[in-house]
Amino acid sequence: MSFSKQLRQEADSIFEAIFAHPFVRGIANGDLQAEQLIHYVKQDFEYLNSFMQIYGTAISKCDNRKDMQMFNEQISFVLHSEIHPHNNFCEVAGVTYEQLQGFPLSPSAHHYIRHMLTVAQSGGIPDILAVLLPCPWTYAEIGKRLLEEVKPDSSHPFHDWIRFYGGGSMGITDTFCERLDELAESLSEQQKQKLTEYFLISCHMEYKFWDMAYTLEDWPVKIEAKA
Ligand SMILES: Cc1ncc(C[n+]2csc(CCO)c2C)c(N)n1
Repeated sequence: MSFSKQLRQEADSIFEAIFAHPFVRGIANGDLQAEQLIHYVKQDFEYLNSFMQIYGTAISKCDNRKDMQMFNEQISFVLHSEIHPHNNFCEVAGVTYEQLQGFPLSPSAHHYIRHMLTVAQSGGIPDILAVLLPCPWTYAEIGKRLLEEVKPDSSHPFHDWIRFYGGGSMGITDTFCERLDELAESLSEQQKQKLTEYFLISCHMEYKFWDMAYTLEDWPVKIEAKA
């Protein structure tokens, strides 16, 4: 079995928990509160900024043009395309996208971003692929499942979101898996164990990100801004 298939198998219970999460079920049923959508977009806007910066760190560690191009294309994708699902949530919540930008991170978004940053700064390309993979992989599978289950028409509030993630093929997930599998051939069992740990923590953090948005997670004590 390929290394990426092993990763998917080890994470299966986390993937199932994500599919069953009330926020994901809320996308399927068109049933989420405006505050939950707003909290998600505020946090995800910041998450995507960090994600692009991590791609930049990845590029600084590449030893060939093909890998540089792969990461560079993803920066463009996040900049220009990932705004569509965010706009869908903003329209349903009745707010503009610009109103939701520049907010501080909540605990789970903070934890997830710091996990990716630490691995990206200390590791090499295999480490970075392993820590980033759950992001495209869980969304591609959520999208595919919701598209098959809901078959949303244009009257469904989250029609655009479901089509965006479910409509494409596995795209970047397959590309990352193929590259990781190639690189994993020359890694020791101990190194692969470390990559597995990075991957599983990111899968857990994908779950926590949905949960953060659903429960409007915030820091336990509010610090008022000084006048
Ligand atoms: C918490 C969180 N996880 C995954 C995505 C989805 N996503 C973000 S960037 C990207 C493309 C990777 O190159 C994909 C699929 C998200 N928006 N927020």
